[in-house]
Amino acid sequence: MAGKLRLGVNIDHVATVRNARGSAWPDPLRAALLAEAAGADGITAHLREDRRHIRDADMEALRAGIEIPLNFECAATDEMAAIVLRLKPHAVCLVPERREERTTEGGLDVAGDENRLAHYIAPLRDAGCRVSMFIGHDARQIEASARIGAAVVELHTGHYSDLHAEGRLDEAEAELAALRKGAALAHSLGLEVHAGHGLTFENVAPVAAIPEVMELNIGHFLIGEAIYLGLGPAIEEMRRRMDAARA
Ligand SMILES: CC(=O)[C@@H](O)[C@H](O)COP(=O)(O)O
Ligand SMILES: NCC(=O)COP(=O)(O)O
Repeated sequence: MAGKLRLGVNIDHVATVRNARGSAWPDPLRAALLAEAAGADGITAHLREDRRHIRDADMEALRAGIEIPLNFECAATDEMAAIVLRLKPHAVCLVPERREERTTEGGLDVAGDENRLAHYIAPLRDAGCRVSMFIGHDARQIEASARIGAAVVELHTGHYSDLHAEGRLDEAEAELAALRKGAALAHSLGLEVHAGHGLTFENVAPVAAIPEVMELNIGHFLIGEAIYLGLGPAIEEMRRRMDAARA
């Protein structure tokens, strides 16, 4: 079960820096190619409805320009489904979105929106995309994701990451225990288990050590570290910490 742990590098915030000035640089595709060269197993990018960072042209350039899998994150809407069906990325991860949010604040309420979400999964899966649901570790959400035919669940590690950053380590440990339980349940239901949001050098090891987790998607922290270390070395250090946790 505890096979090779893949690292998906999320490059959203390369586009955040670019859009701050409306320039053509830094280029998300160039960052993705650097990540690929540094050993990333995949590239994740989130085409938000408000296009605050990654834009449609970025997704098209990534789809055409990288060799490793592209994990296309988006809300479950007709607009996004049409774009995904046109580009046919390796994977699509359905995430909740609220315009006023600064970042993804929670997981999808799959249990409360099953029929609507199931409507999106079938055509994406039939187009050859691996469909993932970005959810919390709640058993209801995991069971509903399996019921509607998702291949993957990505467990939201944002609350764990926030607790860890605030030094609330007992609470972070309790959240970690819930993530472990959720990963085991998801695996028992035949779902591939991923995790992501807010992961850093300091907090990644316990999540990487969860044996059912096959992929971590990490972005904001790595793009920040790239300012000091360079993107390649930042990715290599994250990979080292992930592998050490898995050893
Ligand atoms: C779903 C998730 O946690 C991230 O992949 C997402 O992209 C976060 O949104 P921002 O990148 O806009 O912060
Ligand atoms: N799905 C999580 C992701 O892609 C990256 O999240 P973050 O590391 O930017 O918080």
